[in-house]
Amino acid sequence: EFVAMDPVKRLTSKLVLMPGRLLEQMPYCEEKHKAEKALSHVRFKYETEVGDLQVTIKKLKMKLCEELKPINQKEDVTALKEQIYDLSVENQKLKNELLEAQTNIAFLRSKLSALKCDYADHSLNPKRYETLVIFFLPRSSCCSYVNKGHESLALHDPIKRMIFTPFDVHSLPQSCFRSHLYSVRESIKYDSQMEFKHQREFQSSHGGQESSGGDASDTDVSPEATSLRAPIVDWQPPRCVSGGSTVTSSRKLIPALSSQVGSSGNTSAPESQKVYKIVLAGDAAVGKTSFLMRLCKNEFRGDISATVGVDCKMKTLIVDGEETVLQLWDTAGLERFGIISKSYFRKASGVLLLYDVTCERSFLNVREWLTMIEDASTQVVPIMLVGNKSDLRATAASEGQKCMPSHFGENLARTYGALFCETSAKDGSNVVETVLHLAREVKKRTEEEADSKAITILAGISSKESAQRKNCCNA
Ligand SMILES: Nc1nc2c(ncn2[C@@H]2O[C@H](COP(=O)(O)OP(=O)(O)OP(=O)(O)O)[C@@H](O)[C@H]2O)c(=O)[nH]1
Repeated sequence: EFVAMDPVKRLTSKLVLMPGRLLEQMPYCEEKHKAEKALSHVRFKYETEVGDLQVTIKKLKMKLCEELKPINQKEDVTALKEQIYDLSVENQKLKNELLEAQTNIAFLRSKLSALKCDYADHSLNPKRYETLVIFFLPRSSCCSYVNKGHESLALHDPIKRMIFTPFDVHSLPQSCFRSHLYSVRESIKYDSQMEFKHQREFQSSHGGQESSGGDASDTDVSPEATSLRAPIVDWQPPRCVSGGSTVTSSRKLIPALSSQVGSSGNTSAPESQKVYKIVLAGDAAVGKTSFLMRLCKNEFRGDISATVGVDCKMKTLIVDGEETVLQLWDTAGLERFGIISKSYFRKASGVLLLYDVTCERSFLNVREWLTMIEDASTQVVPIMLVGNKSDLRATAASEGQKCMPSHFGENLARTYGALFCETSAKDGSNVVETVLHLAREVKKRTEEEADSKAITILAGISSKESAQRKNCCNA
């Protein structure tokens, strides 16, 4: 019925019914309102409390974090310590490995330089030998090398021949020895004691005499007893070598030498003649080899190559009227402070320590060389500090290059109690004088040492004798 009514009627009837309904619903609404109020109050309270709790939780979290921090740090520190320990162990291990590798490298290097030296000897000596054989062929018809059908052996591999048949050398004619063919053989094994002994035996069997009247250039590698082969220079008053000659490849004698070489007719010297070992030291390219070449061959070459290993030459000089045999060892500057260089200072009678006056570095390194020589040698060794390449100073200075003035060298030498001299291997100035000065000092030192030893021995004997006499008296 209600549905069938038209909408206007329906609305009116609704409106008529409304107040009654409202009146019925009044208490319910109030209660609801109250409940809603209470609910919202509770909700507000709850929300506030939740908010407070959240703040407290946050605060607590922060506190916790702060308290946990040191614990974490401690853990970190221990972890880091462990890591550091592990790393240091590894580091030590690597260091040991590196040291081992470095030792191996040093060992291999020394082996390599020895091999290089051997190779250089082998490649040089056949040529030298061939020249010598050719030189002797027409002269000596009795040359056993040729006559015994060894031509091919002697010419193709003389070194091998000499090594494998060491006693064949006795069959060589005297002229060969006089002319230093013997020195080729010696140069192969000049370090060997046996070789030296054998050579001494040979010398004594040949009357202990050799002629040194030959060319000044024949002073190559040879052991101590070959002293007589070297040209002799007499040096009474010190004379200056004129700087006349420049680059020269021909064998020309310095005036100071030429007059004396002739006097080397007096070649007989007692077999027991002392040989003084002089070592040339200094940085690479300061002119050690050139110095030696000027001294022994009176030559200067501009295209000289770096020394490999070590080279040795003999030189006989007359110092204060006495024949003095010098064995001059040329070390490789590149091998600075290497094992090989050091070993040569061990039994040196004197040292020629060279630097280049036009190279500051070589001068600055002199101190290190001096320390090394001091460490390596068993006794106090006379040292001659040599400022070489003095001929270049003026040119180098004009080009703005820093050169070492003479007084620098003088002062340094004075500080270390060494002798000092400036030389030029190129023009030959002071080369002979320098060596003679050192030879003089070396001789003086050796004689003093021998005297002091003799005094000690005598003192020992006399004290023994007096003790014996005392015992005798007591008895
Ligand atoms: N102008 C001039 N040049 C020199 C002199 N001495 C050496 N030289 C040159 O310097 C260079 C090096 O000379 P070396 O004799 O090989 O030097 P070193 O000290 O033996 O060298 P290492 O064998 O490497 O130790 C060469 O080119 C020589 O020609 C000198 O007195 N004057």
